[in-house]
This record gives sequence, structure tokens and C-alpha cells, in this order.
Amino acid sequence: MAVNGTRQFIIESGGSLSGTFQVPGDKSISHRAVMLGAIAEGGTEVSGFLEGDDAMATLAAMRALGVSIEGPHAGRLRIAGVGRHGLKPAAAALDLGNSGTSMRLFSGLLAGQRFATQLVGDQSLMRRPMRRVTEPLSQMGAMIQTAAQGTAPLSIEPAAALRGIDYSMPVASAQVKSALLLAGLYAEGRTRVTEPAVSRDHTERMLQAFGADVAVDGPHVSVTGDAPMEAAAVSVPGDISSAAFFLVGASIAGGGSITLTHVGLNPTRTGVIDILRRMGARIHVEADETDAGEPVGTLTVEPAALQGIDIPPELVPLAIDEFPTIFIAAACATGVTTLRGAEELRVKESDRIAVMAEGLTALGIEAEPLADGIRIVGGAMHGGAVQAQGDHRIAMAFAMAGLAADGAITIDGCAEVDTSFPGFVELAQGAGLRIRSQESAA
Ligand SMILES: O=C(O)C1=C[C@@H](OP(=O)(O)O)[C@@H](O)[C@H](O)C1
Ligand SMILES: C=C(OP(=O)(O)O)C(=O)O
Repeated sequence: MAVNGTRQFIIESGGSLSGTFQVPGDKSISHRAVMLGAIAEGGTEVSGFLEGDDAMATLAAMRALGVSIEGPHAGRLRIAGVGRHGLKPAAAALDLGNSGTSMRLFSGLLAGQRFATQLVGDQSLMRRPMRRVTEPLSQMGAMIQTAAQGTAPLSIEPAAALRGIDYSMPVASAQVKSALLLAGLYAEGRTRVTEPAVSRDHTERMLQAFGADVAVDGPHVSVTGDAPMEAAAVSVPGDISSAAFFLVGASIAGGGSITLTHVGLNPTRTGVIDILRRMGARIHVEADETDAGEPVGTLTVEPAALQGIDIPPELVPLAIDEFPTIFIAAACATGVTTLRGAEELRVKESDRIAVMAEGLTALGIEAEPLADGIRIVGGAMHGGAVQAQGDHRIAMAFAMAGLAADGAITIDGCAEVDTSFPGFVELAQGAGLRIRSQESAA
């Protein structure tokens, strides 16, 4: 768990959200744009890039691997692609900060290089499980080692040759799938990955846009390194995971209505809309044109009387990062909400089940952590002090709870909000949330 943040949010109770806004660029797509742009042939132009710490860690790592990247300037990047075999050894270990996506995707991309690399991160990232990528990569012939507990630092040594494998993933993880597909670009033969449930498909879509030899057939995705990868323009839509805080905030507020434009609406990411609608949320979706292979649209939300539900397990991977904020909706709903089949939440930036249950309890809500989920009884939310434990999504989820609480909420450990949502406080203030941010005594 990251506890290096000393930033504190204070949210006065009440208020409402209104206005029209655009949230920053999608984090998952931003990582992939830098990685694929770097190993393509030619110059890749990216717009809408997320200038948050996680995507910036990927960008800095690519620069350390010898790739020239101009920007970001107002979300624009120009990447001078070096081709699949053009990366150079980094002078030092690559520090990927708080970003699980960077570490897992780089482990696949770097496993097939002719040089060694070390991958490290912050306190939180150094505790997250990495065998889920290193084991299948080793089956492909990669020379990759974790620390004894299966965590980073990861040491990647040059492998004689990678070979394609046929791998059934035990968990529905887009990070594992993407790591293997990226390694597959360097392997002999075809690399085929089978998912137990649908997870986000940005890697497949972007590989297609860059001309790679990728095939999707139901739960199977496969790739070879045979086709040349050509530079492509990438337009990054707004991050639905960032929009989610406002979907919940506007639903639980006492009035107002909010419109979010140019949000990514890839169907492998919209589980949060389905779950909130099942709870009674009033979310209007207007689809726009697909932009550079990713569906986008406008979302309008107004307050609604929410009801507790049993969250369908098949929606879990489609809303995996949105559960902290969905739990706030559940706390404000009438009745009981139960989530099962979501043990993955225990190995994110924090143990999101334990940390959310503690915070909800501190605000007077009955929240029972389960091994693979949580049971939340909706009720009156009070003011109080909660700990975000350095987890960006937990900090922003509890910030929105201020709209429904009957007293002020103080949240400690909020510094990591910049990993996914730079400008969150300013955007939320502009929409009407009575939030302020200050440095707290460590
Ligand atoms: O591939 C990605 O960009 C991501 C995949 C998800 O992780 P898992 O693949 O581990 O579920 C998600 O939680 C993370 O924020 C981003
Ligand atoms: C889990 C997350 O990201 P990552 O795995 O990239 O750290 C997240 O952003 O909620």
C-alpha cells in the first residue's frame, strides 16, 4: 500500500454537481499509445494523452529505452518510432512509480529484447503480484525473475528466442493478456491467449490500427510478429474510469445535472454504466463517431433514488477500477448491495475491499468485507475522517461522498490522485463539489 502521500482532501457536506466537462485522457489507451508508437516504424501522433503520473512513467521509461518523444504539449505527443528491434538498453532500472499497467505491459514488451532491464516502482507497486505475467512469459522462453514473494523488482535478461504459446489465463486481466501479446510480437510462431471473461481490449484494437497481425476469435486473441507495424494516429478519449466519479457524484447529489463529453465508451469498459443503471441511476448515453478505433460519446447524469443490487459477476472485469466509487453509490442506495467474484480488488494500488470497508464504516455505513467482495447496507452517511492509503481511486470516491454526507469528510493519503486524474480537485470544484486540498502533517 502506498502511504507516501501527505495530501489531504476536505469536503464540506452537500452541494450539487452541474455543468459540461471533459475528463482527462484514458490511462489504459495512453500507456498503449506510447508503447506501440515507440516500436512502430515512423512517427506516431497522439492527441488527448493523459498527462498523469502513470502514463508519464511509461513515457519516461520509453525515453530511457532510447525513443525520442516530443511533448506532451496540451495532450499531444510525437513519437519517433524505432521499429520492433530499435529499443536500446536503459542506463538504470526503469522506475514505473505507482503503475501496475506499465510494469506488466513492459515485462512482456522487454522480455523479447536483446538486452537486460530491471523494473521497479513505488511502495504500492513493489507489493503487487507479478507472477501472473512472469510465469507465462517464462513458458515463452523469457528470462525473467521476480523477488522471492513474486513481486518486483523484475529482472529481465535477454532470452535466446521467445516462442509463441497457447495460454489460458486464470484471471480476467487485460494487463496479463497485453503483456503476452506484446511478447508475442517478438516470438516465433503464434501466441494465443484465452480469457476466462471479457477484459478491456484496447491492446487488440490498437495493434490492429498499427497493422500488426492480430486476430480476435471470441475469448481467444492471437498475434504473431510477422507483419510490420506502421505508425498510426491515436486520439485518446476521456477516461470512463475518471468520469465514473462524476457519474456517482451527480447521482447521489441533491440537485443539478452534469454532462461529460468525449468519454471513451468501449464496451469492455462500460460496466460502471450498466451497474449504476441497474441501481436506478439516470444516465443518458449519446454515442458519437468511433475515434481512432475506440467508441466515444457524451454522458448526462442527474440525481436518482438508488437501490441496492447484487452485482452480476460478469460485469466485474468491465468495471474493475470503478468499484470504489460504486461502493459510494451503494452506501447511498436503499437496501443492500453485494459484490462477489472481485478478489482482484485486494491486489490493486491498495486492498480496495479492506480500505473501502474501513472508510465506509468510519462514515457510519454498514460495510462487511468478504474474501472476494463486499456487502454494503445503504443508509445515512455521516461526516468523518477516512484514509485513502495512497490509492487514487479511493481518494476520489470518498471525495464524492461529501455530496451525500451530513457533515464534512476529511480524507488522508490523497497525493496519488495525480496518477490517473491530474486536475481532479479543480474540475470537481468547477462542477460544484465543496472540496479543498491541503498538505497534511505526515
Ligand atoms: O490493462 C490495463 O490498462 C488495465 C487493466 C486492469 O488491470 P488488470 O488487468 O490487472 O485487471 C485495470 O485495473 C488497470 O487499471 C488498467
Ligand atoms: C489498478 C489501476 O491501475 P494500475 O494497475 O495500472 O496501477 C487503477 O488505475 O485503478
